[in-house]
Parts: sequence; structure tokens; C-alpha cells
Amino acid sequence: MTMNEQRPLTVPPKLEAARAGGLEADLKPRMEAQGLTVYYGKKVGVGNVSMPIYANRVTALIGPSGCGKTTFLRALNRMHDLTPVARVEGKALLDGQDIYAPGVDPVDVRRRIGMVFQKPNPFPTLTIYDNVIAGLKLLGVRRKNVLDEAVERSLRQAALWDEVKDRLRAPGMSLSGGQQQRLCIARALAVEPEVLLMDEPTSALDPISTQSIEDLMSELKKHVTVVIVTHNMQQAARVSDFTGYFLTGELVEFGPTSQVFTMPKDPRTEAYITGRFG
Ligand SMILES: Nc1ncnc2c1ncn2[C@@H]1O[C@H](COP(=O)(O)OP(=O)(O)OP(=O)(O)O)[C@@H](O)[C@H]1O
Repeated sequence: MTMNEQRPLTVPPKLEAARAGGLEADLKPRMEAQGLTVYYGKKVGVGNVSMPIYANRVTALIGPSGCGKTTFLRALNRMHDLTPVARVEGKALLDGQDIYAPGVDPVDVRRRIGMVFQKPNPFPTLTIYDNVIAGLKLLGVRRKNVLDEAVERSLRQAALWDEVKDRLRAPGMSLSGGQQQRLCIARALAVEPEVLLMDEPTSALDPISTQSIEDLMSELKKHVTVVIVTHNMQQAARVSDFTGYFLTGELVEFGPTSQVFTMPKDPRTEAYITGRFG
């Protein structure tokens, strides 16, 4: 064995696989699902999912309707706590700490792991400025210079600053659909989350607005770790570094996007990717 072939024993197998796939050696899991199962009553919404979510990368979750993508995504920031019928088993580690461990505050979890939804949902009565700072105000931040800085930083990160900097006091609802979605991204970024979960963030948008959100992804991942659910396989291929393929409540395959799309290991993934299924 040469020096280059020596590997530390502690490298998780999937990380090792990613490296073997030619990906950079500095990959670090920001989150890790370990045997995550979500029940709706007695029914399993998604079962026994284990996968890493690498820091400062985009991970796409794909698969046919009803396969459990959204259910899994919502388990990553304890959104199911708000659904009485839902119950979660297993672990979701954030920087090695289980977000479901006793004593962990779900509000703090959702500050550290933000979420953007399918339909843009700015607060309808608030201005652009007040939409962005809504989360910070809940956290008790009051100083104007801190809020001003957060507004500019978040809107820049969401690639919206240049379009709105002269009308920050206009209603959030006066923006176009694509701008509203970027406003929601800015609102999520304002509290400086480590992870941003995006549930089909472009499915309600026109092609030009969709492209502006897709273009944003490579910038976003400099600041946060992104997980995106998408129905659109081309979108997953364009924007993501890693892909998980779900089918009937199960994670069938996870790996670097280039590998999942060109050399899927599981015949069920191949059938989906090649359009023979789903
Ligand atoms: N609140 C709920 N109560 C009961 N069952 C639910 C609930 N939400 C989702 N399910 C079920 O859990 C399974 C997974 O649904 P989920 O919405 O996660 O799939 P999905 O892959 O995101 O689908 P889509 O692409 O259509 O959004 C489905 O069988 C769905 O009917």
C-alpha cells in the first residue's frame, strides 16, 4: 500500500465513497440522518433513512410523488413537531448533536436549520425590510445598525439587494413571485442558519424566476449547507453536488450527483433517471 492509499479508519463509508468518486477531500458532514423514520399514525411516511448532508454543498432529494422527500426534509428541522399525527424515530445530527435529543429546543433547531417553502410566503402586511428582520426581532435583536446590516447582507446573499435597495419600505407583496421567493430566502438567511432546507422552491415560479433561484444556489452554498427537494431532475442535476433518490418511503440511492445521474448503482434509480419510471 502506498502513502496515498492509506486512509484513516474513522472516515464514514459514504464519505469514503464520495472521495473515491473524485470529490474533494475537505468534505465534512454538517448533518447526518441516522435511521430516520417518520410515521403518520401507524403509516410510515419515510423509513430508516441514513445519509450525510455535506457542509457547504447542495444536496438534492428526488423521486416520484409521495415517495417521502418532503417528509424526510421536514424531519431535518423538527417541523413534524407541529403535526400532531406525526412521530419521528432515529437521529438527525447537526454538527454531531442529535436535534431530537431530550432538552434540545426545537425553536433553536429551526433557527439553525431554516426552511423555504414551495410557495413564496412573505408576511403580507410587512415591508421588504421588516420581512427580512422578522426572525431577528423574534430573537430580540433591536439595534438599528445591526438590523440594517443584516438586511443588506441577507438581501445580497439572496441576490435581491440591487433590485430592492431603493424601496426597502415597500410592501413585500409588491414584489414579483420570484423576488418574493428570494425575499423568503433572505428572511431565512437573516438569522444566520447553518443549513437551509428548500422544499420545491421553484415549482410555483416562472422559468426566468426559476433560473434566478438556480443561479443563486452556487452563491448560497458559500454561506450555508443547502438541501433541496425537487421534482425536476434537470434542476437537481444542474444545482446539486449530492443526490438522494427516494422511492416509496425509502432512500434507494445516495451519492455524488454526477454519479447518481450517469452511473446509478441501483436499477430503480436508473429507471427513474432514464424516464422509464415516475
Ligand atoms: N400530514 C400527513 N398525514 C398523513 N400522511 C401524510 C402526511 N403528509 C404526507 N403523508 C404521506 O406520507 C407519504 C410521503 O409523502 P411526502 O409528501 O413526503 O412525499 P413527497 O415525495 O414529498 O411527494 P410530493 O413530491 O408529491 O410532494 C405519502 O404517502 C403521503 O400521503
